[in-house]
Amino acid sequence: MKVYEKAPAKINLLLDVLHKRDDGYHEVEMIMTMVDLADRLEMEELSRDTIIISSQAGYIPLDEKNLAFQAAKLIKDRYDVRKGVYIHLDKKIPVAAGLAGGSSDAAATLRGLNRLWGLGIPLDELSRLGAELGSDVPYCVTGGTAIARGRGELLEPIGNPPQCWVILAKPPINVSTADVYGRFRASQLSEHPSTAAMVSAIERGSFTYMCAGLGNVLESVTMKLYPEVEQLKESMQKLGAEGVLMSGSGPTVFGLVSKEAKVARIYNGLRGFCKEVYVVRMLT
Ligand SMILES: C[C@](O)(CO)[C@H](O)COP(=O)(O)OP(=O)(O)OC[C@H]1O[C@@H](n2ccc(N)nc2=O)[C@H](O)[C@@H]1O
Ligand SMILES: Nc1ncnc2c1ncn2[C@@H]1O[C@H](COP(=O)(O)OP(=O)(O)OP(=O)(O)O)[C@@H](O)[C@H]1O
Repeated sequence: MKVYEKAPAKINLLLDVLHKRDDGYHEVEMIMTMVDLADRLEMEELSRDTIIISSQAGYIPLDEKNLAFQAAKLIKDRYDVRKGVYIHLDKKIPVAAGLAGGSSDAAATLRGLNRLWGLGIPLDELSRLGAELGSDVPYCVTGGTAIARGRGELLEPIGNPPQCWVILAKPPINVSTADVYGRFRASQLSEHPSTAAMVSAIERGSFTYMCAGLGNVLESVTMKLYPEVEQLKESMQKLGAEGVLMSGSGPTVFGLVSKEAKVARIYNGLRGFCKEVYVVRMLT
């Protein structure tokens, strides 16, 4: 038997860091939503008790370092499943981009194996299980648009943002999330983005206020390390994107655009100096 799952990319419309915790993680307040750029997972039951991962992408680990492998192992161990699984990852989301590609694969694996093995685990329990794999995994299990607190695992669903075009541009650099959080100093922040203002913009369906409310306190840390991320943001603004922000710890920058007529100009302008540019929609 086979099951298929989509693993969409996430963007952070807002990312605030409140303080560093005693366990080394940072207490965050984020607003996350998903876009229709997705990896596709195929999962096939094996009678032999083993986990095999394959992918057409040559640049991700296929062993126990792969988050889909870790998700399969976790669910097998926790629910005492003595069967194996072959998982094929058709990667579309750029890796180490700030788009939670690996986390979304892990979440899709949890959802898919729950179905494949008829385990009947409720979604909120799967989401809790996901927290053992990474801070973005609980959100990726449930998806939608949500406020994420704690280290990212405490989720409060909210309504969908007003529909628009999302242009994603990933510069050719690898950013370490741990390094960016490690360099973040809350004391150096002059202001925090307002979660309440962003929630209100989304509830009112206001594209203009949503663009005005975008904010990510990790931006300045990543931009100091990689000035090309700031240049990319400025280019996207100059080309006419109405709201522009770095996603997660970067380096992907996304631009929100309300009118289709503007999209081609921005895409073509960015493609002049950035190879990885995607035009997507928010998932509603
Ligand atoms: C930047 C974001 O992607 C925004 O959605 C997330 O906050 C990070 O999520 P993630 O990649 O799933 O993060 P994890 O794999 O759990 O953690 C990677 C590293 O980032 C740091 N980390 C992560 C989340 C958090 N709330 N505080 C942290 O300080 C820790 O050093 C951790 O060792
Ligand atoms: N299934 C997977 N897909 C992509 N990367 C994976 C996967 N499993 C493990 N990795 C490893 O995880 C690291 C981070 O990749 P990922 O694409 O998840 O980063 P990200 O988009 O920055 O995630 P986040 O936004 O959650 O921080 C890479 O070094 C990659 O080798």
